Amino acid sequence: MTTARAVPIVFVHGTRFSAGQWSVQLTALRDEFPVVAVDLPGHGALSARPWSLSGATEVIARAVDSLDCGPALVVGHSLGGYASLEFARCHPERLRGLVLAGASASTRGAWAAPYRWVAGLVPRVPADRLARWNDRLLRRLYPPEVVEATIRSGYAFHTVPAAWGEVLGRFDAGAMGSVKAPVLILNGEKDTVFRSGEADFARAHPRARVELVPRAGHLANFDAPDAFTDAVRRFARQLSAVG
Ligand SMILES: O=C(O)CC1=CCC(=O)O1
Repeated sequence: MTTARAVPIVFVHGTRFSAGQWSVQLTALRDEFPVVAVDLPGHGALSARPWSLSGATEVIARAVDSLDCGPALVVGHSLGGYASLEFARCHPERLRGLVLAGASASTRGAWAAPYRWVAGLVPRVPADRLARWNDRLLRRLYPPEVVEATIRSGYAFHTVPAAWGEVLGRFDAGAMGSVKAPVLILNGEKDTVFRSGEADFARAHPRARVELVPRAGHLANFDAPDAFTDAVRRFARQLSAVG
C-alpha cells in the first residue's frame, strides 16, 4: 500500500514508444508508490499532437499534478530522459528526483550525425513496415510480459524527425546544472553510445550518482526489468526517507 511519505513517480518513455514501455515497472511499483507513465506529444494516445519539447515538459508537469502528491521522481529513458532534463529546468518545483536512463550522452557529440541521418530516413520507409520490424525484434529479444504492452500501443515513427530534430544538438552535461534535485544516472552497462558522457553528466551535478544495470544495453528496462526496477525502487525509497 502506498503511504503518505512515498514519493510519486512519473515514467517518461523513449523514442517511438509510449507509456506501455513501463508496464513492468508500473506493476512492480504501484503497491508502494503513486505511479503513472505518460505519452509524450506525438506518441501513444497523443499521437496526433505535434511534438515539441515544451509540450513534452507540460505533459510531464500535468502527470506530476495528476498524482496530487507533490514533487515527483521523474524517470526518463533516452528521448524521455532529455525531455525530463528540460522538465527539470522549466519546473524545478515539481521535481523531487530524476532518473536519467540511457540519456547521458551529449547530443552535440559526433554520434548525433548518424541519428540525424536515421531521422531523415524514417519518413521514407512505410510505417507499417517499420512496425512489423519492431514487433519482430522485440518479440525475438524479450518475453511477452516485458514487451506486449509496447507492441500493443504501436510506434510513433512519424514523430522521430521532429523529436530528434529538437533534441539533437541541444543537450550536454551543462543541462545537469539546471537540475536542483538529486539525480540517478541509470544506464545499461553495454549502452556505449548513451553512456558516452556519463562521467561528465555525473560530475556536473553535486548530487548525481551513476548506477549500471549489468549486461543490459540501451533498452535497460527491457533487458533487465527487475534490476532496473530495483534501482528505481531504491532511489525512490531514499527520496521518500528524506521527505
Ligand atoms: O530515444 C532513443 O532511444 C534514442 C534517441 C536518440 C536521440 C534522442 O533524443 O533519443
